[in-house]
Amino acid sequence: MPTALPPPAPEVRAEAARRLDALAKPLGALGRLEELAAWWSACAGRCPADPPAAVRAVILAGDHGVSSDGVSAYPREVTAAMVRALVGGEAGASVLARQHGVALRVLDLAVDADLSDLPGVTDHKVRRSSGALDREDALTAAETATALAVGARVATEEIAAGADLLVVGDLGIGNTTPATALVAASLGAAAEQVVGRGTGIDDARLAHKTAVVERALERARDRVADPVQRLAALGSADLAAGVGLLVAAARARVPVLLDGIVPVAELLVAEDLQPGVVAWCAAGHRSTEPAQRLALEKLGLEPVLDLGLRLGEGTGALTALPVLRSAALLLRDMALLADLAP
Ligand SMILES: Cc1cc2ncn([C@H]3O[C@H](COP(=O)(O)O)[C@@H](O)[C@H]3O)c2cc1C
Ligand SMILES: O=C(O)c1cccnc1
Repeated sequence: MPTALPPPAPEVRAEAARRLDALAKPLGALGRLEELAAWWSACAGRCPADPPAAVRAVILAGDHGVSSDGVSAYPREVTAAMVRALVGGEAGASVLARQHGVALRVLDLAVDADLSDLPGVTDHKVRRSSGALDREDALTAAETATALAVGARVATEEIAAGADLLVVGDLGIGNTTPATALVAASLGAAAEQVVGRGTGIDDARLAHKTAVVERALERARDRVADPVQRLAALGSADLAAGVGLLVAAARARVPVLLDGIVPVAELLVAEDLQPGVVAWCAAGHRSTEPAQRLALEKLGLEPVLDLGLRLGEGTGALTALPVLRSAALLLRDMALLADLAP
């Protein structure tokens, strides 16, 4: 087990807590904004810190073998169509990224279509569609290593481009199945405790999806203790890239605002691979997926928003971004109570 990463500057966090107590307001009156402001300040290493300005979102796209098997309410072809919508500025995440001045980058890790000519998509295809995890491993060991390395490289590139905060989002029909399997394997939970309705499946599909996750967990049972083998058996190229991205961001001391079930599943694996990553992450929102709720609880993360979102693409994180910016601004710009004119 590698040694844990250093957390965001504890002395800055303590200074932020003291400043928050001294602001022109009753003690604790900014509620959760106070914790967020202190976290952001500690990550930035300064108190007070400027709010996140150079925010960059990376959407990891891929198809999944399980999507031909009735685990989603939508067909596999939607993935490629949504990649086009994302880079065309018309997807949910594109609208929010534009609203909040966030640079959006779409990466093709395993989409089952040729997108190499599509402007705005970075082609890092590891394979066309990851394996159907109830019958076969999602990835070979070599593919897992490649996807992890792609994620790490992309984090490094985004940080070199000036990112002071990263958002990681997901796109790929069927991706809540591997994400849920990873959460179950990481937490030792049963499939029926964690499987959710994803894009909105009915009861019959929910029972089928639960059976798929059960079979996958059974098939991989002897290998899931190791986080890399867990990813190979139960994950996907896009999920493995997300894990690599989260570890690299935390190692570079750049914080990440998390989204729904997919990035939170990635964080569970990332934390097993490199303890201490979680301290560099904030949870943007609580999704309706039971696996995401359970994972956030286990990770000790309290989400900023709880709006019943279940879209992915980074939309929950992007919706939470203005709240984080407000928290940082309040810490920086409010008067101190002691300085007010009597
Ligand atoms: C039009 C559309 C846009 C989306 N954007 C994100 N997702 C999200 O839903 C899918 C995962 O849910 P499941 O596992 O149930 O398939 C992924 O594509 C995810 O990114 C979308 C899904 C659809 C249909
Ligand atoms: O909760 C999520 O993050 C989610 C739910 C459905 C589809 N995609 C993502």
